[in-house]
Amino acid sequence: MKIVVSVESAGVIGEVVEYNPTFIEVRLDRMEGDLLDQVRAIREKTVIPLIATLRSREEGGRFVGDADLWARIVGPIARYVDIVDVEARYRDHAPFIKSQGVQILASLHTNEMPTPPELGRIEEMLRSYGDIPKIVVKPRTREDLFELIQFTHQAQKPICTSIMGAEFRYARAILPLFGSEFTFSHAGTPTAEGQYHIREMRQISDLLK
Ligand SMILES: O=C1C[C@@](O)(C(=O)O)C[C@@H](O)[C@@H]1O
Repeated sequence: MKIVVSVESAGVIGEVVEYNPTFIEVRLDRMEGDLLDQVRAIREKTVIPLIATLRSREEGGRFVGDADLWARIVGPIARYVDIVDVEARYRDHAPFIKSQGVQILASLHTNEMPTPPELGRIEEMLRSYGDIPKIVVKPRTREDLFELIQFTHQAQKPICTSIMGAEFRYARAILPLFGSEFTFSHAGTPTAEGQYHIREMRQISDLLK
């Protein structure tokens, strides 16, 4: 199970690395001060692969700005990370970001539960500009969750699927068992409702092996 730990400051890296995450996600939209300096500082502190995410307010984050501003912020940071999360609304800038030598995690977050055909269309759209599609949805019922698990199992790989909210938080440990590339966790400050601490997710992962 590839465990991503989301962080919002360079100060927690020393604590985070002890849990040996597969990736560290740097949530740029939740950070203060000079973002480039902080990403450089994180890069100097660890060799663990980094994901840079500047999450829009529309998709659950705190960034408020147009796609050009998003690119001006993320562009200089890309060379210091391994993967950049690019929401569909910013996809026009994906070629420029990719030219920095990183993989694109093409993401879409919705408070809805798309039907299986809709999930397939979202996947196709995300793959049109990204290396790994990430689809985060909000199941309302166990049947919704069954459909998401089946979609994940049957989808082309790599793919990342996850859920919003606390009701079905256990799906964060189940979806990777059916092919989701990553599961996201926290190291003290959740960046989304329902996240487990990386210590917990590591324990779950070890128990489910
Ligand atoms: O897209 C995701 C998933 C996430 O929202 C979660 O639900 O754990 C956490 C975000 O930091 C990350 O960019």
